Amino acid sequence: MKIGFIGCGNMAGAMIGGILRKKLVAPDQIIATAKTRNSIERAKKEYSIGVTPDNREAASFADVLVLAVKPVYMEEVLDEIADALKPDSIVVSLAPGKTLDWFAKKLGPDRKIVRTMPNTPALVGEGMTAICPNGNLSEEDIQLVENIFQSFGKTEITAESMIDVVTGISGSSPAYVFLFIEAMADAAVLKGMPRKQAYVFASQAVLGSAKMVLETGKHPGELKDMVCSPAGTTIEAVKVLEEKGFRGAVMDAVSACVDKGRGI
Ligand SMILES: NC(=O)C1=CN([C@@H]2O[C@H](COP(=O)(O)OP(=O)(O)OC[C@H]3O[C@@H](n4cnc5c(N)ncnc54)[C@H](O)[C@@H]3O)[C@@H](O)[C@H]2O)C=CC1
Ligand SMILES: O=C(O)[C@@H]1CCC=N1
Repeated sequence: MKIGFIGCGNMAGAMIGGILRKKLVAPDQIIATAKTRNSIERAKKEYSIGVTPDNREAASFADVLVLAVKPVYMEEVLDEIADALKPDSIVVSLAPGKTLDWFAKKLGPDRKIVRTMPNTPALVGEGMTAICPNGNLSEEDIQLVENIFQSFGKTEITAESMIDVVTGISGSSPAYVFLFIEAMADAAVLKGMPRKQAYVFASQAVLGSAKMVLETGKHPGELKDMVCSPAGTTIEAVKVLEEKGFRGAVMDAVSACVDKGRGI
């Protein structure tokens, strides 16, 4: 299987790193396109994959072609590559806002198209991806796409109507979590802890808490209650977070993200 990436930025880089880490395919089975001489050299050096400035070359190489450019560039990319695609290849989009119908109009009604919403933890094998195939993919095609995304994390097949919600809680949420980790570490630094150590404590606590939700199957509220001793330290912090509208702020933030995705 040959995998192509149009664009080799943050998300493609995380996916390529994850695929190679898992050895799903050899580096020479992957090609990515980059615009500038610097980014071409950087991608070659970092991943030892094929890198070219020519999007049509990647399109004619790939059995699965991942469109890893921002939505605003999608139309010009499709205009450029449409007649260079392999006849039976699968086109995978990472872009919010661009619907399966929109792609079918650009690439024809028979093209195999998959909308996805991955996230950057793919880089460390802990990605989460929503996969939304159109009706032209066989079960085997869908399995192939799942295999790619499962090489660097978990996947869920979702309805297209849910994909913007996935962006809100998964595609974009690593940014909110990094903000949370940074803020906790800032507080620890304020209280005298060296910054490097503060990142270890804050990040490991987030990692472990997420694992508890996934592995125990317990309600997050129950897990929170297990940490809050009566008249203890934790409930003091929880009270401050509630007073400052932490949950409402998170809900508003996720909603704003979903709405933005729907409006692109
Ligand atoms: N960064 C993230 O956490 C996530 C990003 N996405 C989606 O993935 C897509 C890519 O996002 P990022 O990697 O973050 O963006 P990015 O800006 O880091 O990378 C995009 C790359 O595409 C290149 N590019 C632009 N026009 C091009 C063209 N015509 N031909 C070839 N290359 C071109 C740019 O030079 C850049 O290197 C977007 O649609 C984004 O919404 C989805 C989930 C998570
Ligand atoms: O910010 C963005 O538009 C992309 C989509 C999901 C994460 N990053």
